[in-house]
Amino acid sequence: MNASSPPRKQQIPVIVLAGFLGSGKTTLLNHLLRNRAGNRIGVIVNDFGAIEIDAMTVSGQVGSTVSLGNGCLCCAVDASELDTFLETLTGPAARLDVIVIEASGLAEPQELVRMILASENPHIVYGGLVEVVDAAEFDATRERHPEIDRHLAVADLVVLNKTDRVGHEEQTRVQDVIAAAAAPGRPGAAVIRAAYGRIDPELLFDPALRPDGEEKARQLTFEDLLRDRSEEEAGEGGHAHHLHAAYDSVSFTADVPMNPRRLMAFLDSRPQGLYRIKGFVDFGVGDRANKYALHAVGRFLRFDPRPWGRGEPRRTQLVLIGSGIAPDALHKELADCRENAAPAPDATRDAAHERSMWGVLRYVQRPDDDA
Ligand SMILES: Nc1nc2c(ncn2[C@@H]2O[C@H](COP(=O)(O)OP(=O)(O)OP(=O)(O)O)[C@@H](O)[C@H]2O)c(=O)[nH]1
Repeated sequence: MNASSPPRKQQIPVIVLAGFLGSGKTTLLNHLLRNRAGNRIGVIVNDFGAIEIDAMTVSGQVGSTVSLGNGCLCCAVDASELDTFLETLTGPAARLDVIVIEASGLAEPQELVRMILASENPHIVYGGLVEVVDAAEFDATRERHPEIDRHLAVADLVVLNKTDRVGHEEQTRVQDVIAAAAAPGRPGAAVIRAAYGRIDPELLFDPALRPDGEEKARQLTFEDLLRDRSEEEAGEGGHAHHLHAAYDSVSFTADVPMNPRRLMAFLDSRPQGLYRIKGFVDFGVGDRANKYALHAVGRFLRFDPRPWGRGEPRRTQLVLIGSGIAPDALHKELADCRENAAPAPDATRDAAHERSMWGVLRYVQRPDDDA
């Protein structure tokens, strides 16, 4: 993999929404559809019955073709069926910004993730695995389905749902069990508590900038992100406003490039409460041609290299959102990831810089990547 290979066209993130029967997946999906902040969301579900079709921007265009109807997606022997749906949803007419696939209650989400990663559809990019957990039924579900531990071990973000039904202490106990289910050597998934699936949609996708119907640049500018935050702080954020109340955010800007090794060390050890990171990174001589869009949901992390615009200032701009995080300390840690001095550009150094990008490039998904 070469740091200077050309970046891909914009791809649509595909998020897998998993969770056992009755945990609240559909409720969460409906919440996302109602609070989609101008985004066009495509969904693939087993059963359309409970989905609020009116809230779906794409219902008219793709019709029932997104419904699997005939049962469990993950039971399909090969990926061909999934690919057919993804093809419909990624067609130019649908103009989607994000696709959410609801894994059926008993399906193995890993299998679905593997199918997405193996998909030959060039328009999609895997966007992370979100597992919904019923806080009130956690022990009972786990007794009946011990495989839930396996799901929790691979989830990027766990939504601890139905917190209205259990007390704070019990929530914390369940959260500890979830953390303990992490695969050896891997940090536990980020856990976010919710009632009726009401998570901040921004944890999964960015609000759209354009009025509906127009083409938009999917990635927000740093100024937009800052404006969003300050509007919320001023109490003008509308519906999504109180969803943010429980979160801290850190805004970071640097005019000197980031050191790839140090930034990766920071990201690899990021705290569990950090649900979301977004923005752009300038790796300087690590890759002079591209800025790296950074997208993290829970422990899921992806870099997406894109060419710098003509005359665009080389700058790193990041927003981190989480709860129980120490914003000042995180800001300082990020500041410590900056390059100390601009090195002289000679051939040996270039090779060394390319090597230092390997840690970053592990998180760049290529169309030919497999699971
Ligand atoms: N009290 C309470 N009930 C909830 C919450 N979230 C969902 N429910 C209810 O739980 C039931 C199941 O929710 P669904 O969203 O249908 O769950 P699901 O995971 O999609 O279920 P399946 O499609 O059967 O796998 C519904 O009656 C919801 O209204 C919550 O946070 N608190």
